[in-house]
Amino acid sequence: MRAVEQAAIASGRVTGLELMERAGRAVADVITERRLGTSNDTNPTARALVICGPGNNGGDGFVVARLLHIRGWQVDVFLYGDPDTLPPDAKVNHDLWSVLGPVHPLASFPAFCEPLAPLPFDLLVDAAFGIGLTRPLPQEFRTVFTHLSSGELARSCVAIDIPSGLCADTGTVLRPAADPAGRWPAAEGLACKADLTVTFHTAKPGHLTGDGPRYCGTVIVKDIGL
Ligand SMILES: NC(=O)C1=CN([C@@H]2O[C@H](COP(=O)(O)OP(=O)(O)OC[C@H]3O[C@@H](n4cnc5c(N)ncnc54)[C@H](OP(=O)(O)O)[C@@H]3O)[C@@H](O)[C@H]2O)[C@H](O)CC1
Ligand SMILES: [K+]
Repeated sequence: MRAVEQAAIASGRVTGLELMERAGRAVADVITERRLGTSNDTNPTARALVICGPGNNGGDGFVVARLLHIRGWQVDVFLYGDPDTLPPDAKVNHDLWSVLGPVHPLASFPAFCEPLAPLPFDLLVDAAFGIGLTRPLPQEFRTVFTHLSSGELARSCVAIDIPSGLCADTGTVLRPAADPAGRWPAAEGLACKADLTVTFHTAKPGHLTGDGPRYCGTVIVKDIGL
């Protein structure tokens, strides 16, 4: 996937930023088409929670946040990592989102959640990690994904590219050294359990093998012109 992306960028046919915009738009279009937000008289504004990571998967998340905001959603964005160390394309989209709303540090998530009624969000968008995950999720994400698994955070979840915590090559959940035998239950939030995964260009092995099917939910492959 990286080779395909780099070749397309190297050819000058497309830039990384354009690919990121297309990816984010593809995700936002799926959300709109499947009406994943319930805008009705009791809930006039659909609410989305976007969790961004430190890489380009997070960059996709900032694009989705901006597009959902423009489409009338109420969007809350959290970032794990320092905005100033985001890759260039992700930083551009971080800055574009920041004109529309705040970027909360993920560490502030528990305090943010405290006063909220149960099920405050229609949708959680998992933009933490994509194909660049190299080790088990940090604790901050496990807190979010544990709440998600217990159904007390959002009505549904869309993962961008691959559910975070899952290796895109093998479909296995990356488990901390403390749990080599994989005894910790899914509820430990070791990976994001999504209802829908939107991936780009082609499905990855991790969508189809190992824990993939259990964590990805429905997998939708979108063409981003690669
Ligand atoms: N032009 C493009 O490349 C496009 C990419 N798309 C999207 O981008 C992601 C792949 O982006 P990438 O930045 O390569 O990877 P991730 O976003 O998955 O994250 C990598 C960063 O995360 C750090 N990392 C990895 N594992 C952990 C962890 N367990 N805890 C903390 N941090 C972690 C990693 O740091 P390192 O220390 O490992 O270097 C990186 O900083 C792809 O999935 C798409 O969503 C667009 O969609 C299309 C264009
Ligand atoms: K993801």
